[in-house]
Formats: sequence, structure tokens, C-alpha cells
Amino acid sequence: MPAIALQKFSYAYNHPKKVLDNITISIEKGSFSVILGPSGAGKTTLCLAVAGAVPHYFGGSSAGKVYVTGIHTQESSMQQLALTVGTVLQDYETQLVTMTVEEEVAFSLENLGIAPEEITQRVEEVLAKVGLTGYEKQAVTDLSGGQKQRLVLASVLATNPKILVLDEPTSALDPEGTHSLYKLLSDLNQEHGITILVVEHDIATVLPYADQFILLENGQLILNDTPENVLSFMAKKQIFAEAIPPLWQLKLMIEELATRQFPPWHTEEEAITQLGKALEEEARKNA
Ligand SMILES: Nc1ncnc2c1ncn2[C@@H]1O[C@H](COP(=O)(O)OP(=O)(O)OP(=O)(O)O)[C@@H](O)[C@H]1O
Repeated sequence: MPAIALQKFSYAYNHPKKVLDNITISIEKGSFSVILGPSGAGKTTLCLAVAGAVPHYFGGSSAGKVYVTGIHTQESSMQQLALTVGTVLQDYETQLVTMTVEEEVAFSLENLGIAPEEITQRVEEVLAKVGLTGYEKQAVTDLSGGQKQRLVLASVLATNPKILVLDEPTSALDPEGTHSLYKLLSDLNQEHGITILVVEHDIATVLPYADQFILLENGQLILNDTPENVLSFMAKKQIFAEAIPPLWQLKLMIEELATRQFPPWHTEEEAITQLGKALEEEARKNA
């Protein structure tokens, strides 16, 4: 059973225009998937559909089905779904409701009726996981943007979700914060088997971690495939091609011009090594 499955799912907010149009997609358990696409493509709405907020919270009209770990989202309450899908919204500050860091995490567990001793232990564990140990008594309002986001993530993780959905989690982070957030997500994915679904506009940032790209445009699913296949497709069809990282643009151009095939590049270092090798080979050939 896939972690997430959309079957011919369409959705419109309280407006006739379909924001998601007949989407069928299957996301395997334990995958690290990234949703890509131009502004207004429907990326946030897709996240909300997986979390059940669309249509439970937003109303509107929908057709087709969304399943998370086999649960039909429309036949389940948002509270039940929250046990399976943890969500960090783009405007994550709206998810913070209490006074102190430890109260914030405890709040999500109290709502689930977890015993107080267990709450104390889980709060400690998840704060350590997101790097907020020592901040327990701090007022939420005193935290930086990145720390607040980590706190939301801690509250979500405390409920042991099988799926994590994050909508542009790095938009307010500096490069170091971005790197450490993705490192954490990668650990949760690799070591705890949590399925990750993330919206990210900076493709180079997610290339070291993602195993699947989901390309949306105008509410339609354009392609769901490996990162390398989606990047090649974007270049060939000139769909959202401006988002292709410069080194990949170079890679795809060389492959087209020189009929040379490189393996996928996940990092700049891999790209530089591969390019260096190619240049050496060329120099040897021409010597
Ligand atoms: N609450 C809402 N009510 C009505 N229309 C909405 C609502 N939220 C989004 N939309 C519309 O739905 C479409 C898709 O929006 P969505 O936010 O899902 O796209 P996106 O790909 O995440 O865009 P961005 O990259 O700009 O965040 C847009 O046309 C947007 O204006």
C-alpha cells in the first residue's frame, strides 16, 4: 500500500476554477518526494489535500479520492488524519498556540490523551531531535523564525506521524538553517522510515535527498518521476526550466551536444568531479 495515493483527484476552492485537475499519483512509503512547479501550480493545495485540510477545512468542491496509508481522507476527521500526516504549513507561525516551548509540544500530545509521564519523555525526545534542548522554558515569542519552525516540526513529530508534509519550509531560513533542516528531514526519512513530501523551489537544495520529483503546472500533474528524469523533461519541454539548477543546465546541455551521459549529480561536488573527469578525457583524446 502506498503512503499517499491520489486517484483522479480534482479540487476547486469556492470558485469554479479547478486548482487541482484530475491528479493520479502514488507515493511509496519511505520516499522523499519534492513537489515542484511555477507559482499558482497547486503545490500548497496538494499538500493541504494530503493533510485533509482540503476539503475538510477549506470547503470548496472536489472529485476523486485521496488516501494516506490506505485511509480515505474525506471519510476521516482531521484529528484522526493528524496521527498519520504531520504538516508544517508555509505560514507555520499560525500553528503555534501556547506560551513556552515545552508547553507547545505537550499541547499536541495532551490533545491526543497521552499520559503525562509519557508526554514529558516525548517532549524531551523531540526537542532534542530538532535541536531545541535547553529552550524548554523559553517563550515561543522569543524564538527566531527558524526556531519557531523547528518547534512546529517538534510538535508534529511528537505525535509519531508516518508522513511529513512541509510547504516551502526553507523560505525563511538562511543557507545554514536550510542545510540543517534538510539534514534532519533526511535522518527522519532514512532512519525512521518517515515518508517526506515537501514543496521546495530551490531544486539544488533538495537534490542530495529527493528520490522523486512531482512536477505540477496549472493544477495538472505534468510528471512524477526520478529527479533526473524530471529535470531532463523540464529542459526538453521548457516547462519551469528556469528552476533547473545552473550546473544541471550545463550537464543537460553537454549531454545533448556531446552525446556524453553523466550519472545524476546530487551535489555540486559530484558535478565538479564529473566535469573534471570529462575535461581530462577530452584533453587526452585531443593530445
Ligand atoms: N484559500 C484559497 N481560496 C481561493 N483560491 C485559492 C486559495 N488558496 C489558493 N488559491 C488559488 O489556487 C491556485 C493554486 O494555489 P496554490 O497556493 O496551491 O499554488 P502554489 O503552487 O502553492 O503557488 P505558490 O508557489 O505561489 O505558493 C492559485 O490560483 C491560488 O490563487
